[in-house]
Amino acid sequence: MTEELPALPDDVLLRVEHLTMRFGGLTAVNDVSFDVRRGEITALIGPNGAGKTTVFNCITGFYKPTAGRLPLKSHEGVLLLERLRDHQISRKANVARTFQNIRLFGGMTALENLLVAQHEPLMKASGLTVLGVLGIGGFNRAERQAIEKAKVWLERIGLIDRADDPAADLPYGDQRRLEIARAMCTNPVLLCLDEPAAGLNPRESLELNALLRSIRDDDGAAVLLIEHDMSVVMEISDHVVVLDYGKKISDGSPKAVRDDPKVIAAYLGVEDEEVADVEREVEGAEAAR
Ligand SMILES: Nc1ncnc2c1ncn2[C@@H]1O[C@H](COP(=O)(O)OP(=O)(O)OP(=O)(O)O)[C@@H](O)[C@H]1O
Repeated sequence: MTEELPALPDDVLLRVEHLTMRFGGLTAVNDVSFDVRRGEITALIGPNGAGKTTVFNCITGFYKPTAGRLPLKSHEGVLLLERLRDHQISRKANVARTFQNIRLFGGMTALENLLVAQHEPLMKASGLTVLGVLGIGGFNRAERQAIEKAKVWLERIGLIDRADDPAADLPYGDQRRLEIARAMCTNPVLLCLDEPAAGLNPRESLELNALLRSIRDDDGAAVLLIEHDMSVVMEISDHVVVLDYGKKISDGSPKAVRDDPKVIAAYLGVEDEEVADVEREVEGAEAAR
């Protein structure tokens, strides 16, 4: 029996529906629901251990959720991510991700890193190597297109002059942007970034913000990011989801979330029963403004 796939509103790309993930007796994510919309940057924030990475790992197929559904509109139509194996999540569902630590191929050039990301269409065009070796079929054209696309991305991230340098020789901020460009070379509908601003200096942070905005505005991909740097979150997010102890405690615009007493209490490490006190303090401070 085939289950009917959920109809998602036009602007919703991914719906996280009642997501729960347990590790033995520990509930790392507890009945969390939120939407990731097209044309938006959604930030997932929360104190250490709140469950952010676990949500990411469920969306990107590293974990099978204990419960919940993850319908996503891929290039092929709506798919349930929790039903896919991790490699299908990038290929079929068109979800790309980066990690907290940079995972470029350090010995390969910047250009080669962007070509590796296009391995799949190149392999198809090669007729699984034989025709490719002979230069028959669409392989040469596909290869030219792949190089062209890689160059467009190197221009966009300001690294065209360093196309032939090994990725490991690039400054840290450039490596971060190259990693994002590599993810974008797979034509994702959803780009998931785990702490993209970690370790960046202020100039690199501005370059990252500009890149993420251009991905949102020019490529039509939705961006979902985990970020600890609140200045980045407030600056570039359209939508913020806050987790604390595995539960969603707030969901809205950056301003609404920043002023939410539950969020302030979570970051201050205040117990649940003290939230009302924080609420009164926030209201008092707002009235005094
Ligand atoms: N594979 C695992 N096995 C057991 N427990 C896990 C596993 N992964 C995460 N956890 C636990 O789940 C909880 C949530 O962890 P998670 O890494 O998702 O939080 P986080 O919000 O990403 O934290 P941080 O900001 O510190 O990265 C933590 O208590 C963590 O110890």
